[in-house]
Amino acid sequence: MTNHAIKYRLIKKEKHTGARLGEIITPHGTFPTPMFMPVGTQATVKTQSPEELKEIGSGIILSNTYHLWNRPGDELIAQAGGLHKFMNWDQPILTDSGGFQVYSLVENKKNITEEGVKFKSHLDGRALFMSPETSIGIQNNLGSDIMMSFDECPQFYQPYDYVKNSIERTSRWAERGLRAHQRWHDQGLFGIVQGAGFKDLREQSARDLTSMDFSGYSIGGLAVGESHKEMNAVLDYTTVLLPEDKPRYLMGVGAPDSLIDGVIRGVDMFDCVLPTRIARNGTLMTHFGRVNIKNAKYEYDFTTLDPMCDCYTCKNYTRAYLRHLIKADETFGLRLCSYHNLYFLVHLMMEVRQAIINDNLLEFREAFCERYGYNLP
Ligand SMILES: CNc1nc2cc3nc[nH]c(=O)c3cc2[nH]1
Ligand SMILES: [Zn+2]
Repeated sequence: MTNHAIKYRLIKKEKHTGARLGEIITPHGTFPTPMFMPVGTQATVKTQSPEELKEIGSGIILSNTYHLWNRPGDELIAQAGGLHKFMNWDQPILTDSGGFQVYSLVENKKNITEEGVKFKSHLDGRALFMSPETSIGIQNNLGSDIMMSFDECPQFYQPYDYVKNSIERTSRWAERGLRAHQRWHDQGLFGIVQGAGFKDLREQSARDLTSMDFSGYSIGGLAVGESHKEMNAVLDYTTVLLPEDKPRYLMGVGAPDSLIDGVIRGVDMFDCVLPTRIARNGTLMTHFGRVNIKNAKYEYDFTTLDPMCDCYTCKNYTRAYLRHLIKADETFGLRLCSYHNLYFLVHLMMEVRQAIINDNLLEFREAFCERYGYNLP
């Protein structure tokens, strides 16, 4: 049995759902779960400083192995003392394995072999190769607290036979990565469950991966274009297959309703570029639904963006000012809008954790979704 660098502590189960309150202990600190992780693809959460991220309450951030390997290079970051030092972030960091990124860069399927994946850099077209071993080595160089296994994320509607072959190779790749990992004493490693929307393949993938002693388990292959209903259906039968004493991480999920529905089905960790990506376009999440701040109706609106939000943006600026900045393509507007959207999701998870303590998560979901404007099934 490995003495894992990261540990999950289950604090309380919510009485009426599969939701759970916990905490994850890492070498760079402990964070409560359920937790939303801001995405810092290229060693920065776009427009936000580490101090602002801490003010927001971000307990952990995500960075991308593929991007940092490509530029500035994992060796450079290792020489800088690792990713924490390089980006001046002294709290937990999770890195994705690169699997998800490289698949969008592969020119044709024959470049995906048992050994690994051949593809061309999105920056300069040079030939690259990634395998379970190279992905682990890069993440060891980055020094992230939580690493991901190298996997294939099949499209949700791929044929059964393709997905079956893919998950079996992903399990073999996971084992190779587990063997190649050199730093169990200070870096955790998650296995990623695949299987698209096929229950038996999700069960097979979960059986394979939970037979290996990973530090935690990700649910991959979702948030790739399937419906909210289909995602929930997969979660209904997948999270229950994962060990209760280890973290469960749903990759790529960040819409408010999906976060709440994932928590209800036993998920502890989430990440998504959504909040910062849509913020840069002036699309803001508020307790009363989305606000597209560029809309003319906000031109003379001197009220706060979200009266139920106590973030820096909502306490100090008006909708008219935010609209002006975004229309004028002012960087400060990108910062204020990104700050609010991140604050909104991180604080949504704080409210969800409180609802787990109060055993009223379903009532919270109903009230939140009603006010936000979601049509609940
Ligand atoms: C934005 N949606 C999304 N981001 C993802 C990242 C992933 N990484 C590794 N493996 C995955 O299956 C995977 C799925 C994902 N879906
Ligand atoms: Zn706000």
